[in-house]
Amino acid sequence: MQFKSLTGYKSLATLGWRPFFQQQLTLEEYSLYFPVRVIEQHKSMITVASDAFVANLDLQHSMPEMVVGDWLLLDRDNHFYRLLDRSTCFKRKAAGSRVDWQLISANVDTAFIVCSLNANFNLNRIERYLSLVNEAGAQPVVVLSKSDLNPSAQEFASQVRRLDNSLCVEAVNCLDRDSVSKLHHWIGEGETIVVLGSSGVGKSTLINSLLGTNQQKTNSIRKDDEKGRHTTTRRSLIPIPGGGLILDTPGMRAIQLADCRDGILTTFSDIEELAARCRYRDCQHQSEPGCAVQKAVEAGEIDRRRLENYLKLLKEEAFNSATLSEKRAKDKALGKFYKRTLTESYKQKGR
Ligand SMILES: Nc1nc2c(ncn2[C@@H]2O[C@H](COP(=O)(O)OP(=O)(O)OP(=O)(O)O)[C@@H](O)[C@H]2O)c(=O)[nH]1
Ligand SMILES: [Zn+2]
Repeated sequence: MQFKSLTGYKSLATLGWRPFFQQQLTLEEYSLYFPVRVIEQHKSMITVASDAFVANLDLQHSMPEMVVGDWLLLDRDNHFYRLLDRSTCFKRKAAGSRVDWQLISANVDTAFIVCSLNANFNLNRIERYLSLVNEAGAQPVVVLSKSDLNPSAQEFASQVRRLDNSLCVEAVNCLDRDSVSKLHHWIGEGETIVVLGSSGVGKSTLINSLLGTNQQKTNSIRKDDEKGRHTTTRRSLIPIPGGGLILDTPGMRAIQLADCRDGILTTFSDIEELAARCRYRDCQHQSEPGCAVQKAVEAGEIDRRRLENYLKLLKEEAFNSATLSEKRAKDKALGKFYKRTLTESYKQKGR
């Protein structure tokens, strides 16, 4: 382990430590080990922070998979002891890899779903992001950006609120720090937030406004101790002045829908409740007799657009997940094949 510097975190609480994690420690662990949080991730090491130091920890095969945002325990010699359970977890389908799932981040409290108030405003896309955030278990807040460019910003905000009465929605001008300050309501001390949304909606601009003048840039420049050269990697867990932390990794920006069924069902709980009243248990809510969902659409209680998006997201999710299970089955079969070939070749060699 290499120590890098003292941290700017005043206490573990400012780094996101809370009862959920504390409760996982036995009395013995409490006295013998101390918690650190993963703030950066590299190929063969992670950077961890406590209230007293920031350090690099080399990854070993014996360690579980860890990701930015994770909490783990170290012993007095700064050796890895164990990973703590996650309160929330974002993951994605790994492209072209043997491993199906890639963890993207852990222990995120709130996700700002950014959608711009221009021609790109799209309720379907908001529902898609809501499904991802609900699946991860984080609290969603819809941030409608570029409010300065749209005189009907509040009207659009109302449209989003109609998706779900309990949804938090704010219209902001990401370029204006005063406007962005209304989001501080969701960024209390130690709260970990992520910023999601399509390209160009204003995520970087929003992050910079939350952090103050180009703080992100300043933070990103650090010395690579190991190789003795300077690199400019973006820090993944960045403290926000006034409290809270932004978790920003490239992976968060390319997140897609797979194995997300529960998240979709939570996002569309209104449709789910109605579906329980359909005549047929396997009702597809198309043109079946006695469909309570179609009835609600005809009565104007549910938007047809919303129903169609719900069905589309479920279909897409089922397709992605099926591909995953097929891949898993194939991997298993391939493993068996290798084993059999190996056994046969041993036999032939007379071993
Ligand atoms: N007028 C106005 N312009 C904005 C606002 N937010 C972002 N912009 C502008 O929109 C453009 C894109 O903003 P970015 O912050 O780079 O968008 P992004 O979501 O980070 O984009 P990617 O990095 O591609 O994912 C920039 O030119 C910003 O200055 C806003 O609230 N109002
Ligand atoms: Zn139905």
